[in-house]
Amino acid sequence: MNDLPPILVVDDEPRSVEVMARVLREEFDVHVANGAEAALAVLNAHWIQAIFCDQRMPGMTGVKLLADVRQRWPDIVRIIVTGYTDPDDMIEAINEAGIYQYITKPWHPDQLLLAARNATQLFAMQREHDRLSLELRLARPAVEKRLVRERALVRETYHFEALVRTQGSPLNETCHQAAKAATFDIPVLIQGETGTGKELLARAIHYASQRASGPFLAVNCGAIPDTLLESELFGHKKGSFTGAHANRRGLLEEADGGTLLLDEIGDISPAFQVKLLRFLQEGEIRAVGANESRRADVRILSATHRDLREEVRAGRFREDLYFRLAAMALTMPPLRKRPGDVRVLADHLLDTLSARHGRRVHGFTAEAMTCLMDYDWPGNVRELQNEVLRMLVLTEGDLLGADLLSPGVLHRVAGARASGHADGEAMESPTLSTPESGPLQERIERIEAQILMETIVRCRWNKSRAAKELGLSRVGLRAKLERYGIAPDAGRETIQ
Ligand SMILES: Nc1ncnc2c1ncn2[C@@H]1O[C@H](COP(=O)(O)OP(=O)(O)OP(=O)(O)O)[C@@H](O)[C@H]1O
Repeated sequence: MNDLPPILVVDDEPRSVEVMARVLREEFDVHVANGAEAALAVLNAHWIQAIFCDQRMPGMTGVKLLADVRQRWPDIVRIIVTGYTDPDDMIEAINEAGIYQYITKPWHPDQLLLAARNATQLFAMQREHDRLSLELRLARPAVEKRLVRERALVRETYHFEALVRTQGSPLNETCHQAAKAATFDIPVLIQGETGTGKELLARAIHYASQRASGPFLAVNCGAIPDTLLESELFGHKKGSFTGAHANRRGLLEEADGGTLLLDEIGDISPAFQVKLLRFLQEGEIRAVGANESRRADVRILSATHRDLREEVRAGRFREDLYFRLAAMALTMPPLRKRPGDVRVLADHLLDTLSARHGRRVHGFTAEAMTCLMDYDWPGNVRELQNEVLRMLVLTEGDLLGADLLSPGVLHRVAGARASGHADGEAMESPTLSTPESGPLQERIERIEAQILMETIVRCRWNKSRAAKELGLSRVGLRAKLERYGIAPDAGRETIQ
């Protein structure tokens, strides 16, 4: 028993067998047999990878033997060794016995060794292939189960409750209307500033609709020039323009049976508005360069940061297209119009981001939360998400403090507080917001922290003035500031 690949050499001439075996023994575990019967006995007793067989043997010929081997041990690689090179014999051998190679006598030792190496490699590759196929077959139910789980997770992720908000949030009304629209197969237009969650709402509509098991696709119409947008939506034929190397299906066809979100619809050119209108009227898609049209069953949702009615009034957007897209129009309120949502959103985003990045962080200091709530969030939830991520990246402790906020946020908060919100446009949110949930003591403490923060910033970190205003001693004020983690001196440096 050795580790060399086992092969069998068969010939009715003992001397031929011995000469071949001598050459091959250096690299292979060589078994020998004089004649077909002896060969079958070896094959029954040993695990063999390749067989070298003389063609002309008394009794059973080499081809007959190899045809039998093919039936009983199909993975053994079969090679014929012969002194005759009749093409008909060769063809018969290949057809009948599935011969891998034909070696003619007199052979060269290198030729024999090379054939044996190739044959045993082929055997190993076949084995590996069989093993992988089996693994795949066994794994398929698990893969299918995982797909079902993932699909369920997607549905769980994109539902209306995934839009985090408080009970009194104006976003509730939008979600309420969207949930109603979801069950009607109608086009819905979602308007709102950037980062307010328009795409999240569109996904929630799709997964709450009868099309939930179909695809949800989205395209940003604002980012693509007309010609590319046409090919992206409608597809193209090979050669219809430079770079069209192959036929390509458009998103409208890919989304068949599902939903397509046309994001930034307010940015499409007048020429493209006409093309889109034609599709919405006729439900037919014609790929760029194609002669024939196809039908696609797609629900169209669209979104824009513009006021599309205003665009219609200004003559920049076709009114007929507007009505095709907006069977129902929804508006996402900006974050500054729902300051009560900032706390729950910040906590939610921190939970999600810290889990995703494997960081254990307990929350925000009162001072940091007050700043987050006092900022006006022109980039809405996306900006808040980025800010929380930044704080998470920078922190070394398990509480996120105000010192981790980006200078832009701190500057605007401090500026607005110092000017008593003179620039009302920038800071519409009230300075104080009532915590919506939690035990009474905790809520009182959060309000106390907000009052302290608001006063100390307005007094430009002058503790005597702030203490006087709040009816506290300087020592009492300092104790409270320390308790809530409000560090006026550190904050002052950052803020100014
Ligand atoms: N209410 C919310 N609750 C939780 N996450 C939200 C909420 N609103 C928005 N987000 C998150 O904020 C990010 C921006 O949301 P989304 O892309 O849906 O905004 P958008 O209005 O479509 O932005 P844009 O106009 O720039 O395309 C996403 O990561 C989204 O998951």
